[in-house]
Amino acid sequence: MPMVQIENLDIVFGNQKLESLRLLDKGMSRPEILARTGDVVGVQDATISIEEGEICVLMGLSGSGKSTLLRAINGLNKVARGRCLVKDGDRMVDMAKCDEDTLRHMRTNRVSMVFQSFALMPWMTVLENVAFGLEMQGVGKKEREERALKQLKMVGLYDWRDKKPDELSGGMRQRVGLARAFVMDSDILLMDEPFSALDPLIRSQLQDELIELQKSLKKTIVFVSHDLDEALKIGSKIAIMESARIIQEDVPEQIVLNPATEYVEKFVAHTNPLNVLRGNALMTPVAQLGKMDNLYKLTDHLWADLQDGKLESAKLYGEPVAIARWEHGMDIADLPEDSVVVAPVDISMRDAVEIRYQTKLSILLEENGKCVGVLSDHDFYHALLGKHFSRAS
Ligand SMILES: Nc1ncnc2c1ncn2[C@@H]1O[C@H](COP(=O)(O)OP(=O)(O)OP(=O)(O)O)[C@@H](O)[C@H]1O
Repeated sequence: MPMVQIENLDIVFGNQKLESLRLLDKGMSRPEILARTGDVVGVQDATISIEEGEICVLMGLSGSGKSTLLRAINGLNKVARGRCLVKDGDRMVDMAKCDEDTLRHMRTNRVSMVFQSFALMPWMTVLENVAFGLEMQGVGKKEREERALKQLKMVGLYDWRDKKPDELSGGMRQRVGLARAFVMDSDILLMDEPFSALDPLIRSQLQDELIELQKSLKKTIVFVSHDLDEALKIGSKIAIMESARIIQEDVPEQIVLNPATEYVEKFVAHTNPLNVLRGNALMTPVAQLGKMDNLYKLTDHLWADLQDGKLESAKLYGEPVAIARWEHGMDIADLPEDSVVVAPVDISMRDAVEIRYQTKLSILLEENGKCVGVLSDHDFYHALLGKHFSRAS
């Protein structure tokens, strides 16, 4: 059972919803509907399912409907049509239709919202701010302080517990906001551009912290961002929105490799592929290499002897070179210089570039005990210039 299941959801802001829906069904565009009825289509026909433990990033330009869709998940936006189901134990509650008591129950126990400006209470200490939501839930003082302190330790602010928010830097305040969201222990966290007001270094640090925290907390997170690099870094799934619609929903690598439309392609062209692409998407397959008997041409002067897919030896300018093996988690700095490295086919582009930098020679990629491709500089340049998706399409 998914944690969130959104089905054919339409959200319309204005007074002529029925007429606007009718025009939507006739195929009219958002600007046309605005001109005809004065209504703004916030979300159109959104369908998406979010599984437990997933970080789903809603990504798109300003005004594309990300926040509107996010806010539907905790019932903050009135739904014109469709369903917005959220898991509650072993049932699914439709946030668009449930009564006030159910809504309150869902917001207290299941879904928490984290805003961009974390809206900390300036008169309360850091500890009191983190514990505040628990107080609202009726949790006793001792327990709420224990839980709040635990979260403050997790975000590295334990020593700041007695300070007031205005004694903290912006990045620290965001962290307090994170701790306050995590302490609630809701299954689902809705995060609306929580890091966008921060400078790039702190922002990147908090993204790393969120990824680290998520490894142990395993919440279901729906995260709004207008930055594809951020989405690719933290998302296990990305839904790209344009003009109120979800136009592509996929895992990060597929968004980069197969952008569905020109709009997505434009985002992708400006991203850094190092953290996203993997060897299998980058490599030149062995079958496409030049060949003489069992010798395969890796570069003009580097040849590899592959016997039944296994690397037996390699020669550079006719002289034998060392062969090394790299597995995930191994220290790249330990690899010998001037060696041909055999690595798993799902190696990240970042690791592959680092290996290339360290060993100076091509990398062979292996799958099920057989070499299936080679990574040369040309493959890296291809990806860095954003040309990889045109090859895949
Ligand atoms: N409460 C509201 N009343 C009227 N229109 C609204 C309301 N909330 C959002 N909208 C409209 O719905 C559309 C989508 O807005 P939304 O805030 O969801 O976009 P967004 O993708 O989150 O943008 P941003 O990145 O700028 O926050 C916009 O045209 C906006 O003007």
